[in-house]
Amino acid sequence: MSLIDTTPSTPGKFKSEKCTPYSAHPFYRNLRFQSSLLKLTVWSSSFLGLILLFFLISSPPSSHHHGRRSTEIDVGTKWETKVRTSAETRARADGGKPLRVLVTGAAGFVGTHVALALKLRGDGVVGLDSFNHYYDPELKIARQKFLANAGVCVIEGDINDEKLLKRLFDVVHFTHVVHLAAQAGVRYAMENPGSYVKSNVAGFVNLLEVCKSADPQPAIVWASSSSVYGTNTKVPFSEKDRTDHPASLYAATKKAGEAIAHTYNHIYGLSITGLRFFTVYGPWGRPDMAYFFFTKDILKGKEITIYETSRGESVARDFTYIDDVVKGCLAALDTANKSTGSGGKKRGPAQLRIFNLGNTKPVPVSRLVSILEEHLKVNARKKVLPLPSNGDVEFTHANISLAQTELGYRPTIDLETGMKQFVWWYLNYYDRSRKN
Ligand SMILES: O=C(O)[C@H]1O[C@H](OP(=O)(O)OP(=O)(O)OC[C@H]2O[C@@H](n3ccc(=O)[nH]c3=O)[C@H](O)[C@@H]2O)[C@H](O)[C@@H](O)[C@H]1O
Repeated sequence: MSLIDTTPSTPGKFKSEKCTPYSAHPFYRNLRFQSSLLKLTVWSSSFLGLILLFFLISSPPSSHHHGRRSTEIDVGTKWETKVRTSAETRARADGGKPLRVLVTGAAGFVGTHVALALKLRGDGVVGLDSFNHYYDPELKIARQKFLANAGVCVIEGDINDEKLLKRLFDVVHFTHVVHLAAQAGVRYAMENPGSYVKSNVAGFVNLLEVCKSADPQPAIVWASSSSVYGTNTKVPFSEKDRTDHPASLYAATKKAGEAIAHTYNHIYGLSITGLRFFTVYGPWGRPDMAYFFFTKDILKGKEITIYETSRGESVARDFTYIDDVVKGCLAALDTANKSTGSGGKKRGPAQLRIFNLGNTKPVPVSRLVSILEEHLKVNARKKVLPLPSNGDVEFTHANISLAQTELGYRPTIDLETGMKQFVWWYLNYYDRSRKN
């Protein structure tokens, strides 16, 4: 069912054999027909008998559960073995109790880093990713291979696929879910609004439905976004601020996700932590993000566009390095309380949290470009344009005091250092891809 599975899903084409001339004669045709009929009767009776015998032997009476195959019959299948092996835990060096985590969006940028960090410290990790074509799927496949080398299996599948999710929960009793699968990107929402509703709203609800019925219910940590602050002008953005005026459909679907999380926490006792990421960047990053395609275009000598505000200033972002965000994600997992429900019913109040994961040092996009020029040793061809009405906001700036207190979150990487790491990775990755 996945990239891992190499069996073709469509049958091959067969050439039909040509008839010999004598067999076309009516006499021979009649003779052949009678003897074929006899053979057919004998063969079909034996065949039916065999099928009946096979069913009698292979179907134990209680092997079906809610229309799904139970785990007993699936044990030993190649797929299940892969999932189970990936979910195996080791003693953690930090002495913590190893978790069994389902990471959705595991072949994505943040997902890859989080899955790897969990696996390296001893947690059991299973990845899930749809490998969609929003950006170069080759990069996602490369991340999948990278994770496979570390012992993390990334299953290809959609978060909207309820049957698949249930099967995963049947095979592994996940203690936690890190939900990072999403339709990302602010500007693309104007091109393909439906994909945001499908992934960020319908997909999230589907995942929560499965989590709510799982036994035990997992604790959930998921990716919200700095974009929920929308057109806020009060800085830095605090979790206490209003988030009811999103500037893009992307932001609106992330805000909807926060409301949906509240509902599932309230009704079903799911422990849910939302993390508002602030423009996360770094090695293995997303090609649709400005720092990534600026790098590509600068190297090609192609002109890049820098947006400026109505006051003539460059737009600014609280760029946050991936390693800092990963630490925040792991801390959110480690401090998450257990969900309180079981059998789809709430048994008591459960934890519901939301944290900003930013860097608290906004940098103008014009400065980002200068940093890239320094690291790439190439001058960019720049054009400055007023910020179009495309869902982008003028600036972001995180107040991280809540994450500092509750999660011990302390970002340490500035944009110069982080971009150096990114450029190093970018040059190596694309140089190697070219050679291959
Ligand atoms: O924090 C988030 O929650 C989001 O972060 C990211 O969104 P953004 O902060 O908008 O990042 P990104 O597109 O890299 O644009 C960066 C800056 O470059 C400016 N920008 C962009 C394009 C361009 O041609 N010129 C330009 O100046 C642009 O105006 C902006 O000021 C994620 O993509 C998103 O999925 C979500 O996670």
